[in-house]
Amino acid sequence: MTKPIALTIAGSDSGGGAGIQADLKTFQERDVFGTTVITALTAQNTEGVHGVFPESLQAIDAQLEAVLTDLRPDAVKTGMMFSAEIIERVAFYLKKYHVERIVIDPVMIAKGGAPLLQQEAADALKTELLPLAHTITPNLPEAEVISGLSSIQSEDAMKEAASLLHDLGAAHVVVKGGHRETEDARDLFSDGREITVLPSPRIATKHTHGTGCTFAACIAAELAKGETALAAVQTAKAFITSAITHALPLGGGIGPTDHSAYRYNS
Ligand SMILES: Nc1ncnc2c1ncn2[C@@H]1O[C@H](COP(=O)(O)OP(=O)(O)OP(=O)(O)O)[C@@H](O)[C@H]1O
Ligand SMILES: Cc1ncc(COP(=O)(O)O)c(N)n1
Repeated sequence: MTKPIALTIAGSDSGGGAGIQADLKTFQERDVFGTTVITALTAQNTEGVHGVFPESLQAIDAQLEAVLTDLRPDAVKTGMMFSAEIIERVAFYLKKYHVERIVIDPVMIAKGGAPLLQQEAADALKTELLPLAHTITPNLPEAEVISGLSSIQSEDAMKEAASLLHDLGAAHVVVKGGHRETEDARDLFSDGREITVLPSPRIATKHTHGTGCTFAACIAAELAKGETALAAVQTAKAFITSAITHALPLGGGIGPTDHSAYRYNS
């Protein structure tokens, strides 16, 4: 017996709901073998980010070299990158080892408002990482920063953002609608030719810590198994909707979602 391998390159969330921890839980649930490259440690809980401690470039290089030369990933997910230097190292190794099926969650700001990407690193994300993307999964504020559109509120603006991100080099784009104030929580998927709506009801909960990480990790897991882009994002949408429906009111702030809910409820 063997298993597909999915690699996450992201920050560690000591609170367990987002980052590396959310990604590994999702990989396990989706039956792929998870490996990790940690870009930064965060001291974090449901109430907020208490500290951010980026890894040295030496530690990041060593982790990338170790996993990419032995446990070749069938798909990769990137999350919190923190700095332009880290983005450059990650892009260098992904190209050096001709890694395919890269899902980029362009994490910028945590739900509580703490910056997880230095402001000056947004350009590096756009020029170095985005062109490597099999799929990029921005939320609305991230889509605004990357596309340069000043305010993405309507579905038409989401479509325009998807098209701009595709032109910048991402093969597939999911513009996530989680941050809208609409009745449903639909996302838009674009392969550069067609737009597909990923529908879901908007669940009335504040416990959405790590939703973006979990969604992108699930896409990577499905791609690692050989699914098409559309099938991967549709499974990820069902997975995250179930995880949010059964979100866990743990801690005193924004609680995590339940990564095992999809298994128990589908
Ligand atoms: N209240 C909700 N009900 C249903 N789906 C939601 C809700 N909030 C977010 N989602 C869905 O969760 C997924 C992640 O979207 P979201 O906009 O929360 O990402 P994000 O802001 O990048 O998350 P994170 O801040 O964890 O990185 C999307 O599919 C989005 O539509
Ligand atoms: C290490 C890490 N990566 C990503 C997020 C984004 O998740 P959220 O926006 O739900 O706080 C986070 N909080 N921490």
